[in-house]
Amino acid sequence: MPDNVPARLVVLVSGAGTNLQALLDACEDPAYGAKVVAVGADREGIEGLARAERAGVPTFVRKVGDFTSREHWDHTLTDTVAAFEPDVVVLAGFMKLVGADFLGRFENKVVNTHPALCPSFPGVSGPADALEYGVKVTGATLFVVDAGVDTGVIIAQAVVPVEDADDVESLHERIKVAEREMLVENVGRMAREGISVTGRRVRFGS
Ligand SMILES: Nc1nc2c(c(=O)[nH]1)N[C@@H](CN(C=O)c1ccc(C(=O)N[C@@H](CCC(=O)O)C(=O)O)cc1)CN2
Ligand SMILES: NCC(=O)N[C@@H]1O[C@H](COP(=O)([O-])[O-])[C@@H](O)[C@H]1O
Repeated sequence: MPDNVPARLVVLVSGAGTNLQALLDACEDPAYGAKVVAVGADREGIEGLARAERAGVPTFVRKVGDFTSREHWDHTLTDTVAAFEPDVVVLAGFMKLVGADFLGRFENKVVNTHPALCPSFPGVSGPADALEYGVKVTGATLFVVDAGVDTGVIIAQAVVPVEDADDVESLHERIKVAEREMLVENVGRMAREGISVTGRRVRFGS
């Protein structure tokens, strides 16, 4: 990406959008090197979309149930995101698996933040699964999305302790504080430096 042109981020969300908000806030600084050009969701009425609207960022919703097949949804989502010409697509609490069309169109450009230390505790209940297992540390992982569930090559991880008094909510909140910092720092580096992927090793710089 050229030095003086901010990288174009499309962010997909399904819920509260606190990770999106952290990115929107970081993008206020021109030195960050990125701007959020669109926010998409798989459902209406969520705070993540409201955050985008308040920031003046275009939004779109593509619901799986409105399409004749999962493949049709994936294809339409791909076309919609592509129209915004993203340099990086950030899945930030996006609770849908993206498919072959999407991953083929944005190869090595789609990243997801997951609230556990991959490869442990993949899926939709990372904090609950970590608590149930009894691990003493957990955290968050930023990775390049592939066709599996939370199996992509790892860009960054942040570690947090599990406290004796934790329930799922308190643990997830502690993870989310570390997750937002990790996301902002590493998406910024991707925007400014790019990444190169060799096998499962990811390095900044192209
Ligand atoms: N191809 C990929 N897509 C996504 C990944 C990924 O690793 N590969 N990560 C997810 C986020 N994720 C957890 O980290 C995750 C999200 C959703 C699901 C899931 O089974 N979703 C169901 C619907 C559930 C719902 O709507 O609440 C579905 O997709 O039908 C598993 C893991 C982002 N996408
Ligand atoms: N499997 C996906 C998953 O669990 N994603 C998690 O949902 C939260 C969304 O928070 P936010 O909407 O406030 O950014 C984040 O902790 C994210 O990692």
